[in-house]
Amino acid sequence: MSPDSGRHLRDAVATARGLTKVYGRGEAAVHALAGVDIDFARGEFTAIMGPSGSGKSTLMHCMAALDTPTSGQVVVDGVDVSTLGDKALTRLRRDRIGFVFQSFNLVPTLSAAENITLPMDIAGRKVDKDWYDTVVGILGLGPRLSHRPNELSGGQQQRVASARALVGRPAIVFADEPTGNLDSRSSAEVLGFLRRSVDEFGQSIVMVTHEPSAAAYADRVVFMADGSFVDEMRRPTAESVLDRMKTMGDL
Ligand SMILES: Nc1ncnc2c1ncn2[C@@H]1O[C@H](COP(=O)(O)OP(=O)(O)OP(=O)(O)O)[C@@H](O)[C@H]1O
Repeated sequence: MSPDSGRHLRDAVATARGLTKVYGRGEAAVHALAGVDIDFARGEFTAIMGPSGSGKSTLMHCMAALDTPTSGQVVVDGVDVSTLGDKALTRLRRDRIGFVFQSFNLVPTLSAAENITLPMDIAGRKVDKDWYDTVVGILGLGPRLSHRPNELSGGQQQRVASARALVGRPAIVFADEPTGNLDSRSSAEVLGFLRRSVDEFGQSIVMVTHEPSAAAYADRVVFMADGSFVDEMRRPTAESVLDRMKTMGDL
């Protein structure tokens, strides 16, 4: 546990306790998560880093209720995820969690505007027009709203995906390598937006990344190795993260 986990515990937006995930059985069993205890603070931007296969995506998918842990507890926005049935899980994912994926995951037949409001439209929730305009404005998507994804650059598509994640005002946004397919300029735009959403609107964000320059946008970087949470760093810089990764044998 981290020294300041007491503070996190009080205002944590998501927590894991004793989280394990085992794939396969017997000799072929892979312990992707080997008992993780972690808190993600509300209103904070956290990056998850670690060597390939260390369990980053598995942790995020279990916390985001996209995957079921083998054992342990996940609480998101005060809700114990393991107690929920399928319908309640769908509602939790839809209403309280925003997602940004490496591959954008936009619906190709819908315009940018329709993609942004799709989760809320499906949920029958009213879109807050002022907030929608704010998000679209910050992301510079105004002139592109009628375009389909194949008429947009990768960076623009990821900005649409970011707007979709934020427009429903979720309790937490989980981003899985959101800049993995982007050039450095588009990466900076998307990461700058995520940062701004934390600073100006109190959004909570957890992002898996391999890139020290991306992790440097976060308030806190947590490091995983072999399915466990092994270290953390506050106020990271690209250099300090790179130095830490070198000691983990990631390069
Ligand atoms: N569906 C699955 N079936 C079997 N093993 C899996 C499955 N998904 C993940 N694993 C294994 O679990 C471990 C953790 O995988 P995970 O994808 O969480 O790591 P990661 O840190 O996100 O890796 P990367 O940085 O390469 O994306 C790895 O050993 C992986 O091979």
